[in-house]
Amino acid sequence: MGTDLQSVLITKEEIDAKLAELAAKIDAEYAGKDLLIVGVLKGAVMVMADLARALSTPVTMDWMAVSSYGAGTQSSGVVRILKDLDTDIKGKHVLIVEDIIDSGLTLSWLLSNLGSREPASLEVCTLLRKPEAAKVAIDVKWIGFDIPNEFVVGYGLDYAEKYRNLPFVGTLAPHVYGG
Ligand SMILES: O=P(O)(O)OC[C@H]1O[C@H](OP(=O)(O)OP(=O)(O)O)[C@H](O)[C@@H]1O
Ligand code: HPA
Ligand SMILES: [Mg+2]
Repeated sequence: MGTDLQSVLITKEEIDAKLAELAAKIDAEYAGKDLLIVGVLKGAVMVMADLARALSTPVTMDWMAVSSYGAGTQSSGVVRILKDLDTDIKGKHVLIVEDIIDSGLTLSWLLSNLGSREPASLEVCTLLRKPEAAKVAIDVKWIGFDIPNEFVVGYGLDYAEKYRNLPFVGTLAPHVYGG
């Protein structure tokens, strides 16, 4: 595992099983509707790719890039749009796909930003959530795993842009980020 990782928190098999479970619920919810899934770059790339393939419902996909973490392990609270959606979401059923809800600041900002564009519906699916880290309350319809308040990497999640390609979610050894 190398010395930078402390432990494996969620295995690839656990992620696959959870995404299959979530996909079945999402299929049921959007049966007969046109669904646009919006991935939040870059962290949500893996979840989007695997969740989309687990869905039976035909979807269209779009991406938004926002960043609030920079190279650190704490949210700056300032959300910047690095890339906006390519499509107009007015009247569409939109599902935001996230890798993690930590402080909730990114998603809270995204929900009000996308909500103001008058979608037919707007929901959220996240692989991970840290309940103890929440700074704002957010209504999230689909959650994969609630995890402890520790900095995690892998499966899309980075520390200073590294570790995104790990197939599992792990915790980072404190010495890596000076903790
Ligand atoms: O709930 P919050 O405290 O706001 O944290 C969650 C957000 O932080 C991460 O993105 P980041 O800004 O690191 O960009 P990245 O996806 O490109 O890594 C993650 O992918 C979420 O979008
Ligand atoms: O725990 C985390 N790890 C990586 N990126 C993150 N962005 C918010 N929380 C995290
Ligand atoms: Mg990040």
